[in-house]
Amino acid sequence: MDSAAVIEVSDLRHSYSSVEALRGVSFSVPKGSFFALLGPNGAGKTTLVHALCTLLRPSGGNVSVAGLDVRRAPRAVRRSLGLVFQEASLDDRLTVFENLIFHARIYQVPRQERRRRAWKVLALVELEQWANAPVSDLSRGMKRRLEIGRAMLHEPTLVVLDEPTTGLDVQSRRRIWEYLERLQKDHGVTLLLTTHQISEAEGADWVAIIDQGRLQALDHPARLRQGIGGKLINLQIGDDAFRQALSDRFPGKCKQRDSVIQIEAEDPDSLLRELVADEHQWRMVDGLEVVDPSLEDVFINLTGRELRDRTANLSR
Ligand SMILES: Nc1ncnc2c1ncn2[C@@H]1O[C@H](COP(=O)(O)OP(=O)(O)OP(=O)(O)O)[C@@H](O)[C@H]1O
Repeated sequence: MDSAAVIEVSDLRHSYSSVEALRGVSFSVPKGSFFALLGPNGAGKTTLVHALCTLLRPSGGNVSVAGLDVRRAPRAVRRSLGLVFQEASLDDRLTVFENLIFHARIYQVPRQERRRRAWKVLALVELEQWANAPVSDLSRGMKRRLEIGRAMLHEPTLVVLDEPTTGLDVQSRRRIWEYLERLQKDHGVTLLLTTHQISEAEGADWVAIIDQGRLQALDHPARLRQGIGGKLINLQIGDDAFRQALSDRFPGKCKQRDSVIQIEAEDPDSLLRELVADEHQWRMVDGLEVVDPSLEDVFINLTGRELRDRTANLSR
């Protein structure tokens, strides 16, 4: 095993009867990094995370966490992990503080340490004033913060978050991101996050793109974007023949959706100058934008499909 890796996944496979959810996935997560697993619904992210967390016994392949094999040492693996899942998992009848103490007991945090650690994580996620409130009084975003704090109680080296911001408003999401950033930068915690939201993966150190149970790419987000090369020019053109002519002119560099054609251009300026110079062609262009490739574009490039629905909103 790579000694600097916290997670090693090798040829991981899993089937649910006839559904092949993971078809041989391999990667490693460097210690202290923020690693995002990006993929659409049904890509296999939750299955992978469950295998990592020992909640599921994979059909094949190997997974180790902090040097421990998940099959041979499941208890030790669980102790080295902090988990935050999509579904809320707090006890609504207990207070915020009681929830933390309960978790600390389950994770065998020494009795004399429990209260100190509970206050420490409450400070981390800025919920000290809520310590004695029943969890049912908290907003959704506050509950999620509490779950993140709770995941840190037993001082894990790795925190795994499965779509942690699902269902939260923009402001709550932003705060969650601040805390996660703090965990990584100030506490040296390795973060493994699954998401189908491009914006959440853009800030990661490493992005693994997963689709249909296979790893499609793994790199730094900037390098994934650079792989597309240059800029993307989106042209809204109602005339089918003109769109087709452009598509024929740039084979392998164009994608079409409805009346929008997207061209990958190493040198966008010269193409635009040429378009503007030809008055007849220019009149047929109803909208234009030049954008940097995003991880969404990387995903489309790799899979031929969109990660989420997009509506073209171009202006000329
Ligand atoms: N318990 C199950 N029984 C049968 N099929 C399952 C089960 N759990 C997941 N699947 C299937 O396995 C595939 C991968 O699902 P998984 O939940 O791992 O994907 P995901 O990327 O986490 O998606 P989501 O974001 O929707 O949770 C999908 O085709 C899904 O329908």
